[in-house]
Amino acid sequence: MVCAAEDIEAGTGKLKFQTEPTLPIYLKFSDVTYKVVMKGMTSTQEKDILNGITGCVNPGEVLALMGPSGSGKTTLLNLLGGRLNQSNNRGGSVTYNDQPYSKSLKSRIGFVTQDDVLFPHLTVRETLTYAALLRLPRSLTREEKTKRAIDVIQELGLERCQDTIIGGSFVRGVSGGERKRVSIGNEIIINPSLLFLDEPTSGLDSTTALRIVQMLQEIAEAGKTVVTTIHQPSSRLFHKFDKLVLLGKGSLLYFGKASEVMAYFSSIGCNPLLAMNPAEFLLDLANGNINDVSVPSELEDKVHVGIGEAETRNGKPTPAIVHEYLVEAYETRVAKREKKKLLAPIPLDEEVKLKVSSPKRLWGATWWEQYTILFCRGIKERRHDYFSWLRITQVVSTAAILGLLWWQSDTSSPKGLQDQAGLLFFIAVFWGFFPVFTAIFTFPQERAVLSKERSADMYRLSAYFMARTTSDLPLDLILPVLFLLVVYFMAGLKMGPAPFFLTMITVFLCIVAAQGLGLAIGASLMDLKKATTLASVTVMTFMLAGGFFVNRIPVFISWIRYMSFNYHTYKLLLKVQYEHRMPVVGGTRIDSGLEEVCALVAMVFGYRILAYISLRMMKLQSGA
Ligand SMILES: Nc1ncnc2c1ncn2[C@@H]1O[C@H](COP(=O)(O)OP(=O)(O)OP(=O)(O)O)[C@@H](O)[C@H]1O
Repeated sequence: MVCAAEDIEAGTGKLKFQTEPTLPIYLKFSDVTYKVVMKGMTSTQEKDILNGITGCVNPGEVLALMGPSGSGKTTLLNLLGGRLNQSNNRGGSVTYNDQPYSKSLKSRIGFVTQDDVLFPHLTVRETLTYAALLRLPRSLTREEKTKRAIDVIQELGLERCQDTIIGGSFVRGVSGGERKRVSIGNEIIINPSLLFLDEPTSGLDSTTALRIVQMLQEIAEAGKTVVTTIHQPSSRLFHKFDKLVLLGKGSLLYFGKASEVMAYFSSIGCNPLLAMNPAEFLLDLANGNINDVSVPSELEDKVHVGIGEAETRNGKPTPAIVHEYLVEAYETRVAKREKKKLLAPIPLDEEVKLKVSSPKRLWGATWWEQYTILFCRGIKERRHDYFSWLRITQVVSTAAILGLLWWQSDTSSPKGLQDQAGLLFFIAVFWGFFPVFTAIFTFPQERAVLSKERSADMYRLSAYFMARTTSDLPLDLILPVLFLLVVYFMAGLKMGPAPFFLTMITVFLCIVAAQGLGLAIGASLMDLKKATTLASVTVMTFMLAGGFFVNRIPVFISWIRYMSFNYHTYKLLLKVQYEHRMPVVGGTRIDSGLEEVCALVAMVFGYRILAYISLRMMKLQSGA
């Protein structure tokens, strides 16, 4: 029978996730292999991760990938989800409605990773609303997109915690099960045809795990194709799966209906000796642990006919022999039949079939919309960091201490002048130091989210980057104003609207330039430890080259100061402070300061361009 998208749609289950028909996708994979190249100090080794895995899953079905830890489930899931496409180390074929993977599939695939990649300070509703605004098609209005987010909240039973923040390692938020449901919601909001999930039940109690799997079943019943890895499902859970792939050391031990797996192993002589959960029995087998499993007669014979003491354990075959037997049994009894089945044509209209490789869809939002959504999201996510009492206390107390140390400083003598210059230098260092370090965390910290969202084609990198680098600016203006008011008032610096405004601009330029450096380091290294080490060396060099501590810098290294934002900020602060008062202070000629402004503006843009290029070159996990 040939059916169209709408027919599959008609048979929806309880969930009403879609407002538009789901394109049915039949996923087939045949002889899939994957290897990694491991580079040692002296040699390079190849390691086979997957050895010829074959199977298929249809719309309306849930396929479970099971196997012991390290058996290759996640790798297979990534391969099927198109996340390892750029790798040369893969083999075999993976098709979607008999078509190979194409970029246009991205918008039809939902991928829920094992670690929930969410922003900790956003609430459940905010998280899903931003996802809806970014990912849903342009044809929907903003109201319709927001409503879709609310519908998903209801469908996933998240009403009670919709205004609770997600939380993370340092902030308490929703529970583990709720977080997992938000992650799933984030993906099903786009009504994907194919949904991949990596261990969606890990770390959850059995009732919550059952609820999640029941939800997957309902999602599948709505016409979607669901593939999930699962570690150790309870028996109630196990029976919810339609199909099963059992892996052992990267090889296929079983593929077929989940309900027939016990009969298959029984047919090859493997039966549980005790009443046990089928999943437990299968994992024991896949691990080669046959303590509570009846040994197949061929294997018993092998032991008795003498395969050597080393290859048996207490008269029982070793895990390696059991593994070999199971792989061979599957190969000889089932594999051929299953491969043949894959050749059968897909029961879909040719037109529907080809939709998976139709040209790339439009972005869910225009560039400007993407920018504003990401800008608002950035401010919401980070306002907590900026307006924490800790930060306000840090800034105000530093300002107060400076004010006390330079209390009503006197500039009538050269010594007093030198002292006040010291205060200005400290201001230049303080506002050059912290922004570098706060900006450094940005990209390495958001790497997982960025990688996930980019691989799902949620927005353009340029929109993200612009939003990410500008959303801090309004927040950055408030604390320096507070700081400068306290210091200038206490230390008796030249006040008045014009100098104060110019000082403010100078400090602001310094902050934005310093942030740029932090962003460039963070984006090019993408590793917090390495980035903070490099930043401390750079900031210290810039500070020393800033011209206050060391006045006579050797010529061959003196150029460094021109790269130092501390140096330019310090000079500019001197110029604002002593304009019309004296011609030279501490060796600096008091002129208009245009040179310093140009240097700082160049740094503001230069470092950001560097950061953007580094991000562009960053290899995303998906290979996108
Ligand atoms: N890039 C890589 N480099 C080296 N080894 C790798 C790489 N990717 C995967 N592996 C190895 O391949 C094997 C399978 O890994 P995979 O993460 O797919 O297993 P898994 O079945 O999902 O395990 P778990 O249940 O513990 O998550 C493991 O032994 C892992 O160490």
